[in-house]
Amino acid sequence: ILRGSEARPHLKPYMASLQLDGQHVCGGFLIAEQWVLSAAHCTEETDGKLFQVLLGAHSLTEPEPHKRLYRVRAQFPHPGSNIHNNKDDLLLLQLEEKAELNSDVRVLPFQREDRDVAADTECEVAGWGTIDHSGRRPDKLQQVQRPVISRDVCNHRTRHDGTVTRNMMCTDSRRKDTCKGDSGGPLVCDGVAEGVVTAGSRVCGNYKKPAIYTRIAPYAAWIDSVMASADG
Ligand SMILES: NCc1cccc(Nc2n[nH]c3ncnc(Nc4cccc(O)c4)c23)c1
Repeated sequence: ILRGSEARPHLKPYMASLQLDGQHVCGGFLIAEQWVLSAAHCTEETDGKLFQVLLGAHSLTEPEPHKRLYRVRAQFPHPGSNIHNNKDDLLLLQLEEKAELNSDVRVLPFQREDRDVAADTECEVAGWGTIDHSGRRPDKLQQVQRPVISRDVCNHRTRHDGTVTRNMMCTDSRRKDTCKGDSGGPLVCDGVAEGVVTAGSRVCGNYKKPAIYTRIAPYAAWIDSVMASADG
């Protein structure tokens, strides 16, 4: 998160850090006791290794009362996701066991009604992604509030030039923005997860490249079917 601020500790108890060998790779969030939603692109440089999921954390390194690392039983990238574009950029992770819910570990409801969030709506995004252009990484969860911008503005020739589909949404990226390592985290508007951070053009903090999110509502049926079909 560029030019955000440290989140109030454990006030986003749904936040997950997807890790490989103890290193934060991507964000994610708890959508059910045994399920985390993130972005399919996060599996690009993992050469088949499964993530571990850190829940209940504010600091990535300090001991905290309800911080716990969960193993992943299975990962389900959306079948339409691919490395060439941002389409269907969703990843479902089934934890080895149900997460122990408490004050620091909580499920976040996601939007099921397929209707655009109005432009200018202020939404919040959080993550342990890079906090400056030199790629410095924070130890503590960062957050930033961003206004939604209309798909028409986001698709303007000088912005994302028609690549933003109805299954995506955008927020203004002037100065304050998402960046490397924030992918997979939730865009939360009025307490409901409306989108999942996708890297898009990978540019951070440039108003000409608004932040892009995969809208969740269009994928509610896919999410429900994967959760229902997987064992356990
Ligand atoms: N703002 C959109 C957004 C959301 C999520 C991730 C991203 N960026 C990135 N996702 N993956 C990446 N791998 C390498 N570099 C990256 N961006 C980068 C890094 C240093 C300086 C800078 O200006 C931009 C990204 C960008």
